Amino acid sequence: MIEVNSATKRYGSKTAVDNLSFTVRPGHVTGFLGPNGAGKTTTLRMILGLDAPTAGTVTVSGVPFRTHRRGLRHVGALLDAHHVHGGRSGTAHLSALARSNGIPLRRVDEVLREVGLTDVARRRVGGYSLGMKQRLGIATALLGDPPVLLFDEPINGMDPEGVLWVRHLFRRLAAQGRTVFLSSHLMTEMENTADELVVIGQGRLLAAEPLARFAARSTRPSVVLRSPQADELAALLVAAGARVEPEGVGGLAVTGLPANQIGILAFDNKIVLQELTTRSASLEEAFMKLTADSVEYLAGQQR
Ligand SMILES: Nc1ncnc2c1ncn2[C@@H]1O[C@H](COP(=O)(O)OP(=O)(O)OP(=O)(O)O)[C@@H](O)[C@H]1O
Repeated sequence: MIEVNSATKRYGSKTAVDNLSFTVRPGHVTGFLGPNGAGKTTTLRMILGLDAPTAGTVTVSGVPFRTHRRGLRHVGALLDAHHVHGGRSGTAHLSALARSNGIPLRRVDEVLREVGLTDVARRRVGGYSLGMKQRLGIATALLGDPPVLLFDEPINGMDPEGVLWVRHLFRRLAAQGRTVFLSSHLMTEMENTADELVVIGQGRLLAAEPLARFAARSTRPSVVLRSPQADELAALLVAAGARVEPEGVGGLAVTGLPANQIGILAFDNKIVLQELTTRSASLEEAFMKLTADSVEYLAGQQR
């Protein structure tokens, strides 16, 4: 479990993280979202003990990360995929880390197989593509078989096959009971990966809740229907208290009345329905709405 308690981080006059509190629980993939410059990397660095909070506390499994001996066995992290010596092979890089963290060397081959790099393991990392470097970074995070995993923009530079692979991997790691925390500035990356969300803007908490609740609270779900008697049905829907807008030929977008009640209303009035679809709120839309103020503010500051 990761616990951020009223954490603040200032760099001179710049407040990168501002009185931030949230908890990341095991058994879930939690997405950490915010526009560029929101403070995500700073928060991850505080979780890893690379930066000390100016105020507040950040703990992993109840204690500051630095307190853990042999860190890789407690927390695995991918912060910057380029942060590997290019002259070394993948195997040499992982073997050195295994030795310094007291991890059995057989784990090196295991994690290379897990991330699909076995065939290139003896080649210099300098020749790896960004996607391959990301895979090596994920292998590094997995090396110590840790209960807590952090990934900063892990999908960056991956091809569609890689993205699918990584999504399955994250879900599998969470299903094993681990704490999986992923940062991104793109909501679309989280839509099919995370089940919990922590959203920040300007270093402050904007939301911390399940993905489904996040989607539902920011935009009201609407129903789209199609009928040859659309005008007649529109009048009945308005009378029943719904808001109705035309949508294409013979189509209506309805807010304020669920699909089952619309179906009953149509049936009772002998109105033919050709389509009746609940349109779930777009996550992207909810995210943009929630973070709009912080983005505008930052743009106004001409960062
Ligand atoms: N070492 C530092 N010195 C001064 N300012 C910093 C430092 N590190 C980060 N900042 C500032 O703190 C703010 C938060 O940065 P951070 O990198 O944590 O954001 P982020 O959410 O990870 O952004 P991105 O999505 O662009 O990576 C930014 O305004 C950044 O310029």
